[in-house]
Amino acid sequence: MAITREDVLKALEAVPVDAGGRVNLVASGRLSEVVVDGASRVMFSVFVEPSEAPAMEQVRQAAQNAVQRLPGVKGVFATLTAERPASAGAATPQAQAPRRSPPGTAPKGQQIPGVKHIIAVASGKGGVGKSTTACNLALGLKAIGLKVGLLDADIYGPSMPKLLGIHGKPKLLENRILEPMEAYGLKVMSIGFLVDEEAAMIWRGPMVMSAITQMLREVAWGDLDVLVVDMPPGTGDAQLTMAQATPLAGAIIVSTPQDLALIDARRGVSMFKRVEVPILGIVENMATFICPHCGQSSHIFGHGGARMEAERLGVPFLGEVPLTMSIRELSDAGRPVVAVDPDGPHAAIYKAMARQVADVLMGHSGVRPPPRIVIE
Ligand SMILES: Nc1ncnc2c1ncn2[C@@H]1O[C@H](COP(=O)(O)OP(=O)(O)OP(=O)(O)O)[C@@H](O)[C@H]1O
Repeated sequence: MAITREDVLKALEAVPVDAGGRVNLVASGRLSEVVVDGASRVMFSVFVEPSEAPAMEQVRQAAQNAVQRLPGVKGVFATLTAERPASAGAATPQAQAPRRSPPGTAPKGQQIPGVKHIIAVASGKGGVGKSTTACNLALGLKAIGLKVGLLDADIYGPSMPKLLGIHGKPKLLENRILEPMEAYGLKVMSIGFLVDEEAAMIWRGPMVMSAITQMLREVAWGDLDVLVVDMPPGTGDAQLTMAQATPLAGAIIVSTPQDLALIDARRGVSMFKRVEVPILGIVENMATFICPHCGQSSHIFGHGGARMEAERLGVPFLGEVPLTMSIRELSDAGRPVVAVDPDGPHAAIYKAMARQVADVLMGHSGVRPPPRIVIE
């Protein structure tokens, strides 16, 4: 029999949150929405004040075990979160009032040990090629000699497993730490490895944040020069909170040349400025269409708009990527162009972008050049 939300709430009513066992998790007002997906997997968060997190870990575990024991449950994803939305505790009438920091005042996320720089690749709207850019830019950074990780935080449409042709699940190491997957020399983590897309789509804001925080901090990234984060598209609350909670060294905005996309890109720039994250630059994607038959170029969506917008906003312009069949075909086949055609014209564009970004991050000196082989 399929598991229902009511079954889960009943099981959670048996989990106490205080030492005396007088208050249960459901009655405590600390429980988020409970989501049960079509594959009988259950997801929920437990709200805590940041200082309570170590003590409340026991409660999280007890809650997870209680739900896991229910017949028919195929998996449980229970997290602690310090982010309390306006609707928190919908399961209980006695929920406490939400506590949110006004934008720009929340503490910046803590650094991740071993990771030198974290950069976000973002877009004002979906479908502009943000993930394709993030993936090839990460490979470009690797090609210039850096140790690079890629975090797919696009929880509503994780695309890195497909773009990099990664199958399987990450290994769970000790203390609930996940081992990142590897592809083309990049360390990669994506929510797409852990849950199916449908489940992620129905997550509420705090669950999204909590999952992203886990992917950022509970993954054995090791020593990295740069961690590239593929952000969820848009400039809403979720993106703002993420930009605020992640210790970002800078952000890259991807746009297509259409006016509407550029208006959204401008919103992206101002969102990062609001949370004091420097803009490393704007990328114009799908700028020029190169005909696969005759090689002629046409500016289907206009041309040069992102460069002008970057100038207007006083932020760097990182380059333009043409709309080509080969980029799309290779991406769809899990063979990113920078990895499979490293000396081709498209890889050259992404590598030039990577160099500009690395120069800013490392102040022109920190980039290790690739080894030179001299034949005498
Ligand atoms: N320069 C390009 N030339 C041809 N196709 C491209 C190019 N850039 C991206 N694409 C294709 O456009 C589609 C959308 O790209 P991508 O998934 O990278 O966008 P996105 O902005 O991350 O989208 P979402 O908002 O859905 O996450 C994909 O099919 C991709 O292969």
